[in-house]
Parts: sequence; structure tokens; C-alpha cells
Amino acid sequence: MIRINELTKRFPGGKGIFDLTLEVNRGEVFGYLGPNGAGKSTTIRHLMGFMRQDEGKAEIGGMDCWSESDKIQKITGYLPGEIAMFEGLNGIGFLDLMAGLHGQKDDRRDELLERLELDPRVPIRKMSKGMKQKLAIVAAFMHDPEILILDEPTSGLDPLMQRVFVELILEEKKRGKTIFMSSHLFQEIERTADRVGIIREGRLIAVRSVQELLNEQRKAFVVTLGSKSDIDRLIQTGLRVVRRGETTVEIEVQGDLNPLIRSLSDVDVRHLEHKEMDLEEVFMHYYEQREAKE
Ligand SMILES: Nc1ncnc2c1ncn2[C@@H]1O[C@H](COP(=O)(O)OP(=O)(O)OP(=O)(O)O)[C@@H](O)[C@H]1O
Repeated sequence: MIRINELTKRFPGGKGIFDLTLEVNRGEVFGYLGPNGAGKSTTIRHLMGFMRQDEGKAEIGGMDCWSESDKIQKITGYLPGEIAMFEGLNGIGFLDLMAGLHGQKDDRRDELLERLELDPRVPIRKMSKGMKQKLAIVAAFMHDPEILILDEPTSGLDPLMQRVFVELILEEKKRGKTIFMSSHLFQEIERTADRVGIIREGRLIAVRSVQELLNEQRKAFVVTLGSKSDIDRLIQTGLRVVRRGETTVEIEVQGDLNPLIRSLSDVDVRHLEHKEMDLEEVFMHYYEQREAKE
């Protein structure tokens, strides 16, 4: 459905995106993951036809993202990373404008406003960042597009609304929509995406299924123990200890959790905490793998 082939855009100072090749299948949710400045928005701007590549090609549904962007925009719901809105309008005015702009239906408008708990009568200049984000989500989804291209969709949403958003994505996925969604947090897309592409410094460093990524990922646990001898005992079991404190040890596990659980049953565990691996750590994992291969 989305096909990016050797796409390159060079900005001054060596920035940009370089030789990107990836495909997103019809009905797939694809997470596009990378730290700030990696090139996620630049890629998305090419998909939407807002920017012209130096080399390569991007297509959606067989249409060229640059020369046929008007057609693509009709079948696509787009959520920009940085939302510029007309401060003089209220939510209703903005949504009317967006519907009129593309000559599109807006059948789902009321349902979405209700789900996201957004009052569209509020003037945009009085809206918080989160409210503007909700309004932009309504604008992207209200015409029930076949393809959704979402640039950091949950930024500015509180945890409750992030959950509502995840449910919305899962429903759209069930309805067969193709979704391309960027983020700088793995946790944010692990619940919805089928596959993930990892981009860093403008280059795609890995494309994996979420399941593969979860299996490959090392999990970290911080264990608080009753005594120093418990700590010593736990360390002797051969687990991978990455940090040791007065009463705590941080243990890393890749794959099977059972050895950890067995070892813990022999000591006095006061507290056990699963530490989320952040994206940097996931990236480091890939860098290590890549460097080892080279
Ligand atoms: N029009 C432009 N002219 C020059 N440099 C640009 C332009 N657009 C983006 N860049 C640079 O290209 C790099 C990639 O930017 P991009 O916005 O695509 O990153 P991103 O992955 O979306 O990050 P963020 O999450 O911070 O938006 C950045 O270093 C940015 O400063």
C-alpha cells in the first residue's frame, strides 16, 4: 500500500533522509520509530507530497506521492507533527474548514468528538496543547479514510486519552485500515503496530515485527532484597547483574524469564519492578548487532 524506494532528501549540514526503502502492506499498522531529529517527519512530509525528494520514489496505492499528492490526500487522513491552526476559529469552524478543503465527508465527526471528550465550541486560541491534538485527530479520522498517516499522534495527550487513542487505532486496524504512525517511544506503538521501522540519523536501521522486537529486547528488573546476603546469593546464581546498590540489584534478562523467577524464589524479595527499556537502549542493541556484523 505504501512503498518507499531509495528515498533521499538532503538538507544542509548533512541532515535529511538517506536511501530509505520500506513497504507497508494494506491493513497493516506500521510504527515508525526514532529519536528527535531522526527524519520521521521528513519521511511523512514526502508521503503527503509536501516535500519533493532528491532521489528515489514514494508511492501510496500505486500513486506517486509527489505528482499525485492531491489524489493521495483524498484517501488519506493526516495528523501533522506540529499543528498549526487558525487561532481565530473555534473547533467547529476548523473542522468545517478541513472538511470543505478536501471536499470530504465528515460522518464520524460527532462520534470522535464524543470519544475524545472534546468540546468543539471552544475557540482554538483558548485550547490547550492536548485539546488541539484531539481536534487534529478528529480532523484526520472524521472522513473515515482508507490510510492514516500520523506523526507522533499521542504527543500532548494524557494517559487516559492515550488509551482511548490506542483503542481507536485497534478498531481502525480491525476495519482494514492501513496506518503509518511515527513515535519516539516504543511503548507507545508496541500495543498497536504489526511491524516497526527504526530510523536514526536519516537512515533506516531495522525493520522488525513487534513480536520479534519484544523477543529480542532485553528486559530489566530492579529487585529490592531483604539483606546483603540475599544480594550475594542472587548474584551467584549467574543472572546478568547490570547494577548493584545497597539493597537493590538490577538484572537484565533476554528471552526466558524462568531462571530469574526460580532464583528469586530462594531469596527474600521485598520489591520487584519491571524497568521499561527506553528507545536508546533498543537502539544500542541494534547498533551493537550492526557493528558486530561489520
Ligand atoms: N526543511 C528543512 N530544512 C533543513 N533541515 C531540515 C528541514 N526539515 C528537517 N530538517 C532537519 O532534518 C532532520 C530531521 O528532521 P525531522 O523533523 O524529519 O525529524 P523527526 O524524526 O520528525 O524528529 P522530531 O520528533 O523532532 O520531529 C533534523 O535535523 C531537522 O533539523
